Amino acid sequence: MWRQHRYKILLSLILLLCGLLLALNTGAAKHSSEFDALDILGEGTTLLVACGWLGLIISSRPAGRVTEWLYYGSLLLVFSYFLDLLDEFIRYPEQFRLMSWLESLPAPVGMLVLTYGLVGWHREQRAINRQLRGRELFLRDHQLIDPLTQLYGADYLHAVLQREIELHLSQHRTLCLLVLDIDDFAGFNRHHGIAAGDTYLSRLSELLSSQLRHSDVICRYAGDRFVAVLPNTTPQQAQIMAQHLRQQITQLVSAGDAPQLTVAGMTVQQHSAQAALQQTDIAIKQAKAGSALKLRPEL
Ligand SMILES: Nc1nc2c(ncn2[C@@H]2O[C@H](COP(=O)(O)OP(=O)(O)OP(=O)(O)O)[C@@H](O)[C@H]2O)c(=O)[nH]1
Repeated sequence: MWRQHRYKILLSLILLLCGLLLALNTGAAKHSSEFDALDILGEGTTLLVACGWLGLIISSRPAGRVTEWLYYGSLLLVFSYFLDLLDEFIRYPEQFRLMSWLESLPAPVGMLVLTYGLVGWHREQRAINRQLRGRELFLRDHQLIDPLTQLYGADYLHAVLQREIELHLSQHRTLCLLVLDIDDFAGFNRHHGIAAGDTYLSRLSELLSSQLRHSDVICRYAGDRFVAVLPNTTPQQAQIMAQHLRQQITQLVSAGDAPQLTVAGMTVQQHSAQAALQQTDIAIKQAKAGSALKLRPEL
């Protein structure tokens, strides 16, 4: 955070230095008997608090218009309070009014600028809250996570796929899906028991989540079927990803007496999630009719 605000920090230091040099050039040091401890304490504390505001703004805010208003408003306050404090140690000639202007004017202007920044911050926060609330409702609406595999379930897949389809259609980009279905999982359950089947499902899910990109969404579409949504992905890229998954799954399968998987890929050409998901059923059936782990050429 501090790095992106380094020019502002430099500017602040230059401004304060200019104020100090101007004060030293135009005024004369007061005798210590003229110091007013209470004034120094009050004005010093105010200056420290205003400097604290500057620090907080820099350390917590990203660069942007609202941050600029907040920062420069606070800087004007700091400048004003700084000169106010110097005033306790330096006496200026009576006829020299500039210092008293510089002491008093920046504070109200700074207050106005800071207030404008705070209004912007308030608006910004409301927009963020709206977005977060929308996302939270979205997540709550869809019984999201499957407890066994910790993957998103079918409802979420449907919702996310619909959103991606609309997005990709409007941006003329390519959206692909990978469908993975365990072969004869019923037989595996019969031979090894449901618990072994559950273990396999969760190991497979971990593998799938770890092998896909951050932008991809992998869901447990049905008991032994998974669908990966691959945004902004060309069929060629999806093909490579499918091959990669295929290798990883082969290792998992050969490590133990685990069932094979069929992988089918498809480019989404449908305008609705429902139609696209129906197509995944056809794609996986066709892939199963061929050899296991074979990708459909329609990708
Ligand atoms: N262990 C376990 N088994 C499950 C779970 N969910 C579904 N299954 C089993 O998965 C099997 C799916 O059966 P089918 O749809 O016939 O699929 P399949 O046996 O893999 O046959 P094909 O897909 O045609 O190769 C059923 O026996 C379900 O009981 C689960 O959470 N845990």
